[in-house]
Amino acid sequence: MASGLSMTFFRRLSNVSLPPTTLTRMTPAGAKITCSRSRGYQDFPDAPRVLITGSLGQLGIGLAKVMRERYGRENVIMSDINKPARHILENGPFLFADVLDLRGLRELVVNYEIDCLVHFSALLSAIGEQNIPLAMQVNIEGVHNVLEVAKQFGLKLFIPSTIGAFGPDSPRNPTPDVTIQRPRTIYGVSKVHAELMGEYYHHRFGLDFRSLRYPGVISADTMPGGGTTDYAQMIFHDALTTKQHDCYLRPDTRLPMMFIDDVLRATVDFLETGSDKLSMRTYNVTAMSFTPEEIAEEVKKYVPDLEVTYQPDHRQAIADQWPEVFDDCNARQDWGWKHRYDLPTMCETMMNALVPQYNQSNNAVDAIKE
Ligand SMILES: NC(=O)c1ccc[n+]([C@@H]2O[C@H](COP(=O)([O-])OP(=O)(O)OC[C@H]3O[C@@H](n4cnc5c(N)ncnc54)[C@H](O)[C@@H]3O)[C@@H](O)[C@H]2O)c1
Ligand SMILES: C[C@@H](O)[C@H](N)C(=O)O
Repeated sequence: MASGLSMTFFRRLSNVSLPPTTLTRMTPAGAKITCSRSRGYQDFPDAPRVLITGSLGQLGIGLAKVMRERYGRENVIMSDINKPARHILENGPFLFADVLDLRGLRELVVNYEIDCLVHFSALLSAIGEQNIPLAMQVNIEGVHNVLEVAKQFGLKLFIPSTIGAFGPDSPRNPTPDVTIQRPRTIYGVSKVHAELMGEYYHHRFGLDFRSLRYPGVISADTMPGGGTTDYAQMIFHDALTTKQHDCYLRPDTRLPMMFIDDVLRATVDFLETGSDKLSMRTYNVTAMSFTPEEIAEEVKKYVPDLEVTYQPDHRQAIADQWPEVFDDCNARQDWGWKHRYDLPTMCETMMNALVPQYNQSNNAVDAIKE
């Protein structure tokens, strides 16, 4: 499997070792960012400087943490259009960056000597349907901008895709990497667009574009941003506060899911894999598939008197078009993808993380089963 600090993040062209260099920049807010990088590689440093767009969402904060542990705190720059919490500012560099501002992105990439762009900015499936023009701007124009910047400055570019990139005409159990993709949400359409544009730039211009189709992501430290799979995280919070979860999907709605630690590890491992190992540029990845009924049963092992009611809303129609089970055999074969969390271990980890948080705020249910 492609992982570990010693992995070659970028293609090694020569063994010429140059002295480390230090770069100091002032952020617009006046904070000083000092980055040092080893010059062991001719084309790229072995500690790449990474810019994450949309990094204040469910995935970006965790990815910045994982990447900073591997590449150095100052080499991973978080960015977003939102104001970060104080602890984010204390943990490493953060900059304002609107992905709709092409010139601003160019400036950032040049001024901070960025090598790799992780493009997380997006409007998710449910929220995208509520503001289609904005979703088109962020999810399509934003992608055009990062593609142009990555091409112009020779960056490695990662844009995640999703199970939502498939639609009612796709095989749903299992859903392979290459099959019919006719999604019917603006989110899905924009993600197919990103996959195809990224692959086009790869074939046409040699851009090192990579994409993983993530399933629904479940995390303990961050909240989901308005997707169709959010219920699978909210059920834990409801169980530990009101013991009552009102699910907006039918009890038998099966969807692919992944715990955030697996998502982040998959992302970094994939980015570190040598191009020679990749038979494609966009891969399905998954860990588990479950229904609301099945996760409720698992959560009840910790909160036995949890009550779950079902009131399907507009998100049911979206979920009904998505894969039930993802086939990620190519990721497993090409670059050694292997999940660590299944439904029981994910639930146990969520409970272990959330119970102390709610206990601190005196909000946990009183009877959590040992
Ligand atoms: N979370 C999931 O379950 C999931 C699953 C599949 C794929 N993905 C993909 O992973 C990526 C990250 O997802 P997430 O869950 O962290 O999303 P999120 O909704 O939690 O966060 C998205 C971030 O993008 C930012 N943003 C919006 N407009 C912007 C703009 N104009 N410029 C810069 N930033 C802007 C928002 O402020 C927000 O912080 C997305 O591309 C998403 O499609 C997520
Ligand atoms: C699946 C994923 O893309 C996101 N969680 C959504 O539901 O929109």
